[in-house]
Amino acid sequence: MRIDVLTVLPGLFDCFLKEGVIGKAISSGKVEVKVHNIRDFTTDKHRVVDDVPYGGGPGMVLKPEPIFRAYDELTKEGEKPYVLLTEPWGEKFNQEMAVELSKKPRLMIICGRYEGVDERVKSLVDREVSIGDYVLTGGELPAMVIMDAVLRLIPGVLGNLESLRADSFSDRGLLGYPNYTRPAEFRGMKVPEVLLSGHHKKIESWRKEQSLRKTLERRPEIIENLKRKGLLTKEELE
Ligand SMILES: N#Cc1ccccc1Cn1ccc2ccc(-c3cc(N)[nH]n3)cc21
Repeated sequence: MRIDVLTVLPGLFDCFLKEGVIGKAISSGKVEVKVHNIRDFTTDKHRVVDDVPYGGGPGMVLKPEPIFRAYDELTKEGEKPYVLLTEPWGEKFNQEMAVELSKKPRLMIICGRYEGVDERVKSLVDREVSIGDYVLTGGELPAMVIMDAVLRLIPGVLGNLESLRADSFSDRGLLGYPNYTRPAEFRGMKVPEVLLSGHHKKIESWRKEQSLRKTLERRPEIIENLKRKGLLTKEELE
């Protein structure tokens, strides 16, 4: 997968693209992520990317020209990207969308700043995406959240963990099961016996039950959604 990111603050992505699972996936060539400074697509000597809003009002708006120039330049060759625009009021990002986006060969993520992008930029956009009902200062953090959730799903990125997650609950949006590690007792709190039993079938069924129970308690709408889509097995429904 290739991802092109358009931003006026490219430096925000430096650590994200160097560290951890994402950094390894990029350095090993499993995925390609290119961050482009929208300012590099301006043509004036002051490299202006924003302007005051027509009709008045606070703040500035990202101009359309530099973004369109970047899009035209970056789409001259190769497959056309599926274009995302991060927005406070876009479609809510979730695991289902992450799975869908992970199957695209190429993404482009446009990161707004100030009061947002000129409305005409949305003629380039396939999906306006929000990571939550709160307003951040710009679209870069949402872009990193989306990339993190999507890239970890690319085959080979999670390495040997991947096979263990073949039937991963998280891919269906279910909440995770409790995790424990040594010691077996800590300040009077014991690890559940089943996890010490070495009985893999019992452990798997305990984890499945914990995940379903936690999801039903905290996010019942996820269970309803999976039921409606027929994505829960008979025993999971019991
Ligand atoms: N738009 C806007 C806006 C409007 C008013 C005040 C401040 C902003 C900041 N902003 C500019 C670009 C931009 C992109 C994405 C988010 C964003 C996403 C989620 N889920 N929360 N916030 C915010 C963004």
